[in-house]
Amino acid sequence: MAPRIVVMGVSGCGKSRLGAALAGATGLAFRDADDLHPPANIAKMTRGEALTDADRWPWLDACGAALAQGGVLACSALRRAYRDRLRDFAPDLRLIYLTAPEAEITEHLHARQGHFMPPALLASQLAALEPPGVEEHALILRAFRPIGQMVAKARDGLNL
Ligand SMILES: Nc1ncnc2c1ncn2[C@@H]1O[C@H](COP(=O)(O)OP(=O)(O)OP(=O)(O)O)[C@@H](O)[C@H]1O
Ligand SMILES: O=C(O)[C@H](O)[C@@H](O)[C@H](O)[C@H](O)CO
Repeated sequence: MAPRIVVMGVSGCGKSRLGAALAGATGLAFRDADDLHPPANIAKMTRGEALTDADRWPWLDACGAALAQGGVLACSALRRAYRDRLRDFAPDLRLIYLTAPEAEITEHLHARQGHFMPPALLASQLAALEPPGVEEHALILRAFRPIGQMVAKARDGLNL
């Protein structure tokens, strides 16, 4: 079975960028959790409203089903309970957690083109965030470093 890897963190921290690059380098499949939201969730975020737990559970089930097939999933997975829901589908999942100062994430969110997520929702993402506990054995990577270096660290840290 292919490894099951979740790249997690708040909106705009570079999950999709790293996830796609890591999958490309390793030959693993890549899925973006942004593509698994029901249209109502996308509409809500586009309006500038943060999702609730109730909005997220069905989406997390879709994410878990995708992850179960193996490969790399870029998914915010902000709260411990959300990650535990993913573990119901993929008990062996491995986490990469991307971190950066808020100001730097904001800069990247403002520079990003053609994405539904308004930069103003970053505060709610940070409020919801429960960083992984030590027992989750996450590989913590500094976001927005040269992508080749980040992929190398991820491969090294996860033995890929
Ligand atoms: N390592 C990096 N070097 C340079 N730019 C980066 C890097 N990582 C991400 N970016 C840029 O920062 C922006 C946010 O990255 P990305 O869309 O991958 O974040 P995300 O966490 O997937 O966001 P969301 O959860 O909102 O989909 C993009 O414009 C992306 O190109
Ligand atoms: O849990 C959430 O609030 C959402 O999943 C968001 O994190 C978005 O999917 C994404 O990050 C937006 O770009």
